[in-house]
Amino acid sequence: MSLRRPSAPMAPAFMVSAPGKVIVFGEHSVVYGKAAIAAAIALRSYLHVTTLSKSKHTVSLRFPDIDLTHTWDIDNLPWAAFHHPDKKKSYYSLVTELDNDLLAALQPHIDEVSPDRPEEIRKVHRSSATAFLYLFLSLGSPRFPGCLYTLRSTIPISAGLGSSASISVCLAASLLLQLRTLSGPHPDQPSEEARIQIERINRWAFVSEMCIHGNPSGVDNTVACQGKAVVFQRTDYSKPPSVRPLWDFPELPLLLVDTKQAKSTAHEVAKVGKLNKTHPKLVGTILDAMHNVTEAASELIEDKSFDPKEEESLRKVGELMTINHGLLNSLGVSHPRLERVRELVDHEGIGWTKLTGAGGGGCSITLLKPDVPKEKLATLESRFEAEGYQKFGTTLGGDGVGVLWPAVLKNGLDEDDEGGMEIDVDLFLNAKGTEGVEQLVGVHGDGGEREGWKFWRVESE
Ligand SMILES: Nc1ncnc2c1ncn2[C@@H]1O[C@H](COP(=O)(O)OP(=O)(O)O)[C@@H](O)[C@H]1O
Ligand SMILES: C[C@@](O)(CCOP(=O)(O)O)CC(=O)O
Repeated sequence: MSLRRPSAPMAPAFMVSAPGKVIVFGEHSVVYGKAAIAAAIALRSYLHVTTLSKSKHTVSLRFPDIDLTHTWDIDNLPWAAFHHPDKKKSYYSLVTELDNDLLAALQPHIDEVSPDRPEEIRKVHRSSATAFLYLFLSLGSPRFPGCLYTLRSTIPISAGLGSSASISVCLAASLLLQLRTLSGPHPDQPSEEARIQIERINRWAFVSEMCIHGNPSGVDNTVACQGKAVVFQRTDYSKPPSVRPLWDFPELPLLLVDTKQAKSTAHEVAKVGKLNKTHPKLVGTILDAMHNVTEAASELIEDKSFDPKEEESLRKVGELMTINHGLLNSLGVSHPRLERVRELVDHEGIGWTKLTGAGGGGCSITLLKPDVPKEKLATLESRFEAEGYQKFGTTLGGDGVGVLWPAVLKNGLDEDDEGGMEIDVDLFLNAKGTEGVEQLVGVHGDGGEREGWKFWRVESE
């Protein structure tokens, strides 16, 4: 048994944050060991952690985005099952499958969550609660201090932008920080040491992803952890994936459109799984073709002659996006609302569109041609609005997991003279909408990075 003592009672409140992502090439095929290219986006989740006084030995979740509030008594949780010598994991373990006995031990504690809510809401609550408890019991101990975990995200949920991976990274990072198993982040940290910390968080974020959607490839949590853009491939699930950062990922002119048609990643992934079982040869060929598309795209993007401002360069990448979308459509994961986006963009002739993420609804990305006439873009945008789509402006390739320890920020207010503004739970909960969250605690202030937030940086070659 570890002699490590849990953090002192009343340790300061702190925050962690992780980005969402877009998959530019290779969703679904990545689940079958093929390569994918994904990039972090500026939309992020923020988790605030408060340690309670010694007298309160409870752990509470407050996840207002999904309207979930729940408290468990730490002493009543199934520690014996998770700490059985055959089951006990360490903070650096590589867990690639969920344990059915442990899931069964959790079940009564999951069943007590939101008993009076409709089934579709309970399903969402159960996923998030299972992810949290599985990590809490795997990593923690009955001596863990009472805590309150408050989470808010600016990423639309179930829209294909990796909301689940982003919250998974926040949960894993916060627990590992509380256990003092991570060093840094600090500005002078050697790149290799930073990489180890990120890898540690990523392993447990993957476990949380398994709780939320069953059979994840790990690409979403990897990008949410390390940020920037990567070529990701996992050929052997018992080993860590191969992750190649794309340091010079170009500033592609992308239009991100949310169909507002919610989907379930678990459902779409299972649908492809079923098709693959029924038509293994055909689906195998499609998955191989998707791999070739990703490879061709990474070669193009990494080529020295690639210029994101030049039509010829963009056209080649755009054509690959069109092919990738066609292949995804043939697997049955598009949706009429996604096809409508394509129709509208193609009608104006201003770019190349594909679905991003699991499909079945969710978001699409359009690579815009250079010098698109303003009027054409305006016509398109008003059509989107009229038909209930939401357009996002976002930048690709931002920072990965970040830490604000303690939860104090300089906000250009009087408090800055006394060291900054303390972010307490009420302040965080009362921030208005996603803009309010960004204004209050966002990792980016008006211009660039905000003082206080720190990141593990695995810098360029
Ligand atoms: N802000 C949030 N608060 C609580 N749980 C969340 C939040 N965002 C995502 N989740 C969890 O992740 C699930 C969505 O995951 P998924 O279907 O993979 O969609 P996405 O494409 O957005 O990752 C939700 O059902 C919920 O369990
Ligand atoms: C379909 C898939 O490739 C991406 C899913 O992304 P999202 O959950 O829709 O953001 C699944 C996975 O990689 O785990």
